[in-house]
Amino acid sequence: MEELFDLPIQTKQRNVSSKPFHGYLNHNLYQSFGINEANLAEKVKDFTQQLWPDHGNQKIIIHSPPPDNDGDDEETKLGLRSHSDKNIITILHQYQVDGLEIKTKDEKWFKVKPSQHSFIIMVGDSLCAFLNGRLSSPYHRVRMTAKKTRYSTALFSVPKTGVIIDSPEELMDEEHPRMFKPFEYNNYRDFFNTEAGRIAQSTLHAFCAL
Ligand SMILES: O=C(O)CCC(=O)C(=O)O
Ligand SMILES: [Fe+2]
Repeated sequence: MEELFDLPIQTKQRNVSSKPFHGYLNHNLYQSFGINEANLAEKVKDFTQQLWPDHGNQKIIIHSPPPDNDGDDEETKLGLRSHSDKNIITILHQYQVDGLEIKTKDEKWFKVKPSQHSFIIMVGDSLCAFLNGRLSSPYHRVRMTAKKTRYSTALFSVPKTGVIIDSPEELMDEEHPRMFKPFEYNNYRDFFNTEAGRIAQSTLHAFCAL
């Protein structure tokens, strides 16, 4: 992991994608790489070949450098701003350094302290919409409190292009009326990439709530 993030910036920038948020990203407090269709060994190999043309198998993803001061300024501690994931399901692993926080329905943040041998499975907005809101997609953020570099790896499952996310009738009744208009994932992701999508309190509700 360290070897990956220590590569020269020009090498890291070889990880490009035509899709938003899918290539190498470098923000103040974090850097990330993306592998599209990471379930396919071939795609992972392409990624490693881009970065290390002469040898194989290393994997990714998110890296937050330590906060650069000891102050209590919340902004400087935020490695990743509060958001819900837009995809179906996220499988997340954080290494030695904690930082992930999840917001409860009553708006309280709690620190996730997974063992190094476990994964966090998180519901994304697309699954929330498909399930007519029966499971919600939690807001989460990364807050850096230790003076250590933090690494995490995430696998985001994403609907295939053209698939319409449409909640089945079985999940609707008088107590649970239809909550969301059917939508195609790429249109939702593109909406999130607009000003209106980014500033919305809930991107999902702004995009397709009924
Ligand atoms: O680094 C983490 O633990 C969280 C990453 C995350 O929430 C994301 O990339 O959507
Ligand atoms: Fe996330």
